[in-house]
Amino acid sequence: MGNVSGRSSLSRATSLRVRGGETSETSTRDPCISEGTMRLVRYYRQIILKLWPFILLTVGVSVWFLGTDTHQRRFLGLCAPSYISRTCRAKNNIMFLKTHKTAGSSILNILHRYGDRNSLNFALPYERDFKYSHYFNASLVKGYHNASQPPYHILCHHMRFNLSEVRKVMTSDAFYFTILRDPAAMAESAFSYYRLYCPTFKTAPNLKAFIYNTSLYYQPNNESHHYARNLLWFDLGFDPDDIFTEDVASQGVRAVEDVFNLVLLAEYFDESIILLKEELCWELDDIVTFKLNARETPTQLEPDDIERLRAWNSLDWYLYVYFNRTFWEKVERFGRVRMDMELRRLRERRQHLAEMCLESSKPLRADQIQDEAIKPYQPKEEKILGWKVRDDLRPSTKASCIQMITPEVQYKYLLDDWQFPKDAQYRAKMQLLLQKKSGKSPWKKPEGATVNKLAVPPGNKPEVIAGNKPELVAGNEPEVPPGNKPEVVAGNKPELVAGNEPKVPSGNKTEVVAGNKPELVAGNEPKVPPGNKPEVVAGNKPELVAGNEPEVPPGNNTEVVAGNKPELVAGNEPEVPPGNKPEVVAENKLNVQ
Ligand SMILES: Nc1ncnc2c1ncn2[C@@H]1O[C@H](COP(=O)(O)OS(=O)(=O)O)[C@@H](OP(=O)(O)O)[C@H]1O
Repeated sequence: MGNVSGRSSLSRATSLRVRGGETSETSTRDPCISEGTMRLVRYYRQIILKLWPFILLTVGVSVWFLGTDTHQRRFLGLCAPSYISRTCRAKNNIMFLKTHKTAGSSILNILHRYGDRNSLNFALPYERDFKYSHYFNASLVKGYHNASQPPYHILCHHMRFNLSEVRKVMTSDAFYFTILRDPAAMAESAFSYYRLYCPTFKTAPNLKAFIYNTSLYYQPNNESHHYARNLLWFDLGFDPDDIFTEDVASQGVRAVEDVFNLVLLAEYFDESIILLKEELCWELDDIVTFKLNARETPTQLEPDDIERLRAWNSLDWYLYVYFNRTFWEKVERFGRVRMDMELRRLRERRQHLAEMCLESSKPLRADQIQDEAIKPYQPKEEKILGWKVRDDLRPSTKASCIQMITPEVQYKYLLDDWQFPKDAQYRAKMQLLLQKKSGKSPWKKPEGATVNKLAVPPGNKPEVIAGNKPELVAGNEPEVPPGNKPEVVAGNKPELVAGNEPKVPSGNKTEVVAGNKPELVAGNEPKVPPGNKPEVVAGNKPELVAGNEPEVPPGNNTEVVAGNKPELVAGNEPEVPPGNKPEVVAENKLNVQ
């Protein structure tokens, strides 16, 4: 019989097998196939028929297994995490809002190193920050001309957040994250760090006096006032003097949640960076870091101080409580067991790197660090600790170790030199001039410290050779090269997070005093999960450190007038710590309403 349907004899036979049994198949057997072959086919068919439930099961389990992501597989403990090849792709487009006094310098070191190693293009400020405390503006990014140029990979230096402008320099799929800290601990840190730069803090005789009489010392119209109240809220682009209402606070929370993919917590730094690693699909070594920018002598707070500071910073406290909850929800989703395992790996790795890289297991005071390239910036009264690497390391190991301890300011200039080699030459010349004038020793790039130059960042042709020294004294860097001045238009009023500004009736700015606080405080503290969480706040002992003695008689807070600000003079140290420049021009004052 001819092949009426036009299909091949094999497919026809198959279709018959499906429909019927042995007989029909035999009757349609192709005469060209030998009896021996047919016996073999029958034999294997019988095996397949007997084994098919097992085969189906195996295929099903494999499909399910491959469909699960690495989280689940690790959580299920089917294999050790280090041996699992990751199915995700590393994210390279990153916006980090570096809030103040929240361990942001340690995060920045992670980002600097990652971007450096992968030759990513940073959206850098002309100087140390994006003219903080002004709102961020795209024109403040070095090399930015217009929105049609290729976006940057990483934007991470201090700024006051302004979403619409940030979007101009980042890709639409960029990963946004930020970090929060308990406002009580933050306030203690800010008080000592900004003591001499923030009039509110300066007029208070000491921290205790400030805590117990915040409204007496607080000067809402004075620049730098934001350091003294709701600093997180301010950095996120909101008005720190908003009156606390549930409505205002929850609108702020929603705005943050809409924009930021991840909100970290300084108190749970390790858990935070593990979540970050997961979200970014990075490796362990990308996120392992030493603690940077820590003070030598933090003041311990009493429980009552903590309560009062949280109440005073009620909007920040609301934010913190909310994102503390969502943080632990994320950890739960990540898996507690898995988190514990990752924490162990991270800490072991950090320990290993510390032993390999560091001269001492404890951070060092600045006077023990001679090399300006790795000495952390020292604000006037505060002592900031740093690290030194061992001398006996091979050059390549040493370079990696130095990257891990290079403070934010110096690393930023290394990156700048790489992205803008012409400016590096200019800066080097200026530096020589300044050095002659001031007699100061120049900042030398440490031996082995180098920016990795694996590829040319988009739009830049770096010619920086390893060992090429950008001789900058930290804190003494020259102004922006001529012709590169960013334009900040007078009266420029960027929005808060687009479309989500907390609404506060204008002129209705009353104070939230101790006792008048959001219902979050008593009995509603942020959740601390079971296990090994270092509790930040409770149980701290009272004590004010030496150095907090009154400088100004209590109540004498009239001598600090608006516009009375420290000046940056070439050749002198800046009066304001990194990321916090006092030179806010009168016409560019914040338009906070
Ligand atoms: N890894 C890690 N874990 C926990 N805490 C850490 C970490 N790294 C830095 N810190 C603490 O963060 C404070 C400094 O914050 P920043 O670096 O954001 O400060 S700055 O705004 O850039 O000046 C500073 O807090 P204080 O010492 O209380 O001032 C640091 O000790």
